[in-house]
Order: sequence, then C-alpha cells, then structure tokens
Amino acid sequence: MIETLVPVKLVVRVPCAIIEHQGKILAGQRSPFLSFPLKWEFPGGKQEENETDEQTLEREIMEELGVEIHIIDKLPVTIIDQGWREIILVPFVCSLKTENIVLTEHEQIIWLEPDDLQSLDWTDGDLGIIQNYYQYLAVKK
Ligand SMILES: Nc1nc2c([nH]c(=O)n2[C@H]2C[C@H](O)[C@@H](COP(=O)(O)OP(=O)(O)OP(=O)(O)O)O2)c(=O)[nH]1
Repeated sequence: MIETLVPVKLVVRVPCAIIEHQGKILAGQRSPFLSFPLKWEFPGGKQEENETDEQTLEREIMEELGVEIHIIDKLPVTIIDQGWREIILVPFVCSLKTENIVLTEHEQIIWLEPDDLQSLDWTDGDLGIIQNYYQYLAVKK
C-alpha cells in the first residue's frame, strides 16, 4: 500500500488586546530582532496549553506591559496564512485595571486616537482587526 503524507499545518492562536484608555488605543512596535521586525501590533501572544483566550491575554499583557486589564468585548478573529503555519489572531477590546506600564518586549508603544491607527505600519493581519474595531465603534455609538 502506498501511503500519502499529508502535511499538517501548525495553527497558532494569538489573543491580542486593543487597549482603550482616555479615548486612545495602545499600539506596540515589535522588536527589530523578532518576526515582523518593527511592525506595529496589538500586544498579546501565543496561547499555551490549557489556557482560555482570556487567560492567555491577561498573562501576556502582564509579561509584556506589566499591567492588569479588564476584558470588555471580543472582536472577530483574523486568520493569517503564512504557508507553513496559520496564525489565528483573537482580538479583545480591553481597558487598563492598573496603569503603570513597563515595557519588556516592545521597542516602543504609542497611544493613538482610533482615527489615527492607520498611520502606523501594522502587520497585515492587524489591518483587518482595525477595520473590525471601527465597525465595533460605529455600532456602539
Ligand atoms: N501579539 C500579536 N501578535 C501578532 C499580531 N499580529 C500578528 O501578525 N502577530 C503575530 C506575530 C507573531 O508571529 C505571533 C505572536 O506571537 P508572539 O507574540 O509570541 O511573537 P514571537 O515573535 O515570539 O512569535 P514568532 O513569530 O517568532 O513565532 O502573531 C498582533 O497584533 N499582536
């Protein structure tokens, strides 16, 4: 019998946070030494085994920014197909529970009005997230 090898694509689930504070949104610039160097992203990271999306997000935000968050709403997922793996970005609208941000991974962060978000050089997947966030804001009004 001839067996056919079917390549299994790695699927990575990445909860990320659209953090709202005083009418602005936090964007983080990725390190020049990691994948997507110097691109802008919503902070977050890869889910570990047995974590819910919310647990991953709270852990990652504490690791990367040193703050606690309130999770307010979930937005639609955006899928990035990188050929060898698929990244499922799971965005959550959040607010700050504690405010003293200490950066451990990002090159820099910036707080922007929602309308100004598109001025940054985001990862491809994040452009879809921003459009979904605008729709979310429009419905909320
Ligand atoms: N946290 C976050 N990651 C994003 C966003 N957009 C996007 O494409 N990503 C990608 C970058 C990474 O490949 C992955 C998140 O994993 P990570 O935060 O642990 O970053 P990493 O550099 O260690 O990951 P890797 O690419 O080296 O595997 O998702 C986003 O808005 N936020």
